[in-house]
Amino acid sequence: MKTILVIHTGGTISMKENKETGEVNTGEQHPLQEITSFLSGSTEVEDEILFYLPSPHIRPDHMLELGQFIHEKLAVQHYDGIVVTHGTDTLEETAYFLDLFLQTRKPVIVTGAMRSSNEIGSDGLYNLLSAIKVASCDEAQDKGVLVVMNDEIHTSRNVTKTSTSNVATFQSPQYGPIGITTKNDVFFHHKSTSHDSYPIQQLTKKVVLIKAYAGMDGSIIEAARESGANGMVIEALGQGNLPPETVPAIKETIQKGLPVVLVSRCYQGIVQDTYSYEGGGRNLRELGVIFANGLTGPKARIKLMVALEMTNNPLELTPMFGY
Ligand SMILES: NC(=O)C[C@H](N)C(=O)O
Repeated sequence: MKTILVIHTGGTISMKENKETGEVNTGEQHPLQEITSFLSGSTEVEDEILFYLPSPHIRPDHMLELGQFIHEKLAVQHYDGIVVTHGTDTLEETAYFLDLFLQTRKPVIVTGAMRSSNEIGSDGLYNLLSAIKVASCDEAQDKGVLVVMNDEIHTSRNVTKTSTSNVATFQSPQYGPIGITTKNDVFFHHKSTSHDSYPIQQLTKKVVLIKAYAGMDGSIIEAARESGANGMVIEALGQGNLPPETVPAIKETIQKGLPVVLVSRCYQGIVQDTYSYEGGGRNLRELGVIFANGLTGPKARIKLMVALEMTNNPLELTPMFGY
């Protein structure tokens, strides 16, 4: 018998559509708490409602509270796996934070829904049952935190929400899913590679995320620095290049001790120190910008928030991001 703990945090999976007004919002109780009739005899499910929040309302302190809750539950009671139901808008950030924070080898699976529980074609119950199936699967151990949606299994590091409304929204543009679920089975076709985790006690650092655009100057970087940020992530152009007008602000930010982490706004590939023109990747690297290997902007921001709880020394931060 496998025992799975389901922890609800809110999101569309826990919402209902008001058939008169068409609006969707959280209700008095979670619509998917009674699912035992859908489970196989070899699985037992316990569930707890930790939050009842639309995920745009989820903050880093909620992510830390969820991580600590999972850690404590696993420490005091035997569970074969954990499932977290979550809104999809910030699901990828919470899943990646849990991946960085938790030390467990047990499966931790995050899932959600694109349609509320009483809408035609609702995907919530199906995704929840798939997530429970993966959490009960021995092969899901030692793979870090996974996201299960729409019959696909993704790593929390690579998955991102790609569509505002399609049930196939969660994709891993860099490397694809690492497995699939079917009506009765779970298949992993890839193995996870490296996995680093940081057992932090608090999550207090302010890290801003800036997306670069043609003609960008340094003003937004200066404003972010003066806003009291402890670090900055920039989604750069192409292979990791920025308009030259941003370079003085980046140089001053680094000189003032704020780490600047660079990712690309492209969906695939990694940032590289190829171009030596002003604002090119090589120029930025020489200024002390930290290159993040393959993370999206939101993921690099979560990682820098976690890393800054342990150090703000660029020499220690750089290897945490790949190179
Ligand atoms: N599908 C969803 O869950 C979207 C919703 N706005 C949320 O993130 O809470």
